[in-house]
Amino acid sequence: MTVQVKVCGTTSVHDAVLSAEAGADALGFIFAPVSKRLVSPQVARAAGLSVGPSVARVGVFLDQPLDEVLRTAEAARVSAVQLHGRLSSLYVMAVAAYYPVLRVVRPADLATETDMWHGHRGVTLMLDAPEPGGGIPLDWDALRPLFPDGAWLAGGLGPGNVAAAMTALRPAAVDAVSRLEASPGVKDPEAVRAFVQAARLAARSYPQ
Ligand SMILES: O=C(O)c1ccccc1NCC(=O)[C@H](O)[C@H](O)COP(=O)(O)O
Repeated sequence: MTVQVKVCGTTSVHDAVLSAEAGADALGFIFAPVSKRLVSPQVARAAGLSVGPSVARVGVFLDQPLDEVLRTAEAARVSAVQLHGRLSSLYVMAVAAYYPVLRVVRPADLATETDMWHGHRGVTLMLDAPEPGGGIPLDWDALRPLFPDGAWLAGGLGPGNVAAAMTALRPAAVDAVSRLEASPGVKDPEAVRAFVQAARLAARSYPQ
């Protein structure tokens, strides 16, 4: 199985190229004003253009108005949208009418959201810690019975623990930010490379 690797919190063309050269499949651009990694749609668009169409560009939002999400996503020319927060299913479906959606869920909501989105092809679940971008790992063993096929995994992942997380849950993709940074919003090149390599290696042990 091909596992996707997403490097989140990209704030510059330089870091977009760095992550793409390290082998990332997707870059995350955070448009939530509360974030330390906030990026403008213009910079995100330039960064996306700098890596070419084979790398997915994911616009990340937290509890923002629907029109703001759609306008920002269009201005940044993202290829997918990641939705954090307490959102209605109607809201999520409205975004999914325009973009593939990564719907972010916390462990406490995993069972309900799995039932809700089962069979909706445009909506993929991403399990993340309650504080997005907080660098806190989840209890992977406790989540094993609930983790749905095809879901993505985030939450405190980095070069040193991504293999253990993948062995426990076999996610379809992994995503990280805090442990890949030299400072908030600035990538640590070695950590990004090591993260992508560790995820690729761990994916080889997935059952064929
Ligand atoms: O990272 C942020 O600052 C952020 C703020 C608001 C909404 C989402 C945010 N990040 C989204 C991500 O996709 C992170 O990669 C994910 O939460 C994992 O973060 P970390 O635990 O730091 O690896």
